[in-house]
Amino acid sequence: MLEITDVEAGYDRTRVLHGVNISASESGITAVLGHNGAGKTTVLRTAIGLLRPTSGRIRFLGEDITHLAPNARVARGMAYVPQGQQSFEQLSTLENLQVVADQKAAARRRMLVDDALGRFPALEAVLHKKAGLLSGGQRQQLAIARALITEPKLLILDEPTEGIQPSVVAEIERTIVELSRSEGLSVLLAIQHIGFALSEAERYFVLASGQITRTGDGGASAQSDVLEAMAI
Ligand SMILES: Nc1ncnc2c1ncn2[C@@H]1O[C@H](COP(=O)(O)OP(=O)(O)OP(=O)(O)O)[C@@H](O)[C@H]1O
Repeated sequence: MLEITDVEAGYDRTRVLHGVNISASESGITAVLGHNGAGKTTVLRTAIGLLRPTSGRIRFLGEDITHLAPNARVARGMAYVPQGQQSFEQLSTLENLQVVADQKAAARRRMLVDDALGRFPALEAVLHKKAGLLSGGQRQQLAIARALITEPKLLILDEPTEGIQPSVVAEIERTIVELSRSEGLSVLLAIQHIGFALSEAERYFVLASGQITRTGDGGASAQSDVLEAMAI
């Protein structure tokens, strides 16, 4: 579904990614693992088009999207939830969802908002609260719910459980697994929590200093390889 091939990318004169190859299939979870500063966010920003690679190719559903703007990638079925639980802080939870739904046909807006809320029942209790007043976990759930309203085929999540209290982490992880298993959504996930990544991901890629140093199928047996690659 997504193929990142020989990508070099960075910021100004600093090259961060060095010949990165990552692919995500049509469903299931693909995990991008690595320590702080390894380049995980840079990979995801390049995938959604917020950063342009200086060389290499990105294909989505067979189409070369290397030079497409982020909004054109979203229109083709990619959604990106950046690190940090961002939303419109002055708008309520419901308004945050409606703003995204307003981009869709009027007849479908209500259904899309209801479906997204159905994924995160905890948001029902804070529907009319300003997003800026929500907890970190609620804001993260809202950010993912907003992305779902765009009806993505590929959901790109950057550290969705970082800094969030453990009980909510479990809820978010459960929803990510459900989306990938029962809804057939492909999820590209940058994450430091390798336990979840390896138990649920179909495939993993370890990044270190902007290079893929290990890749393989997920599952408990991958753990020692990943730990070695990450030198933990
Ligand atoms: N806007 C920027 N301008 C310049 N350098 C940046 C910028 N953002 C990231 N970098 C650098 O790029 C490298 C990779 O950062 P990146 O955020 O992609 O890593 P990461 O694996 O996502 O780390 P973390 O887990 O801490 O989010 C780091 O050396 C970082 O300092």
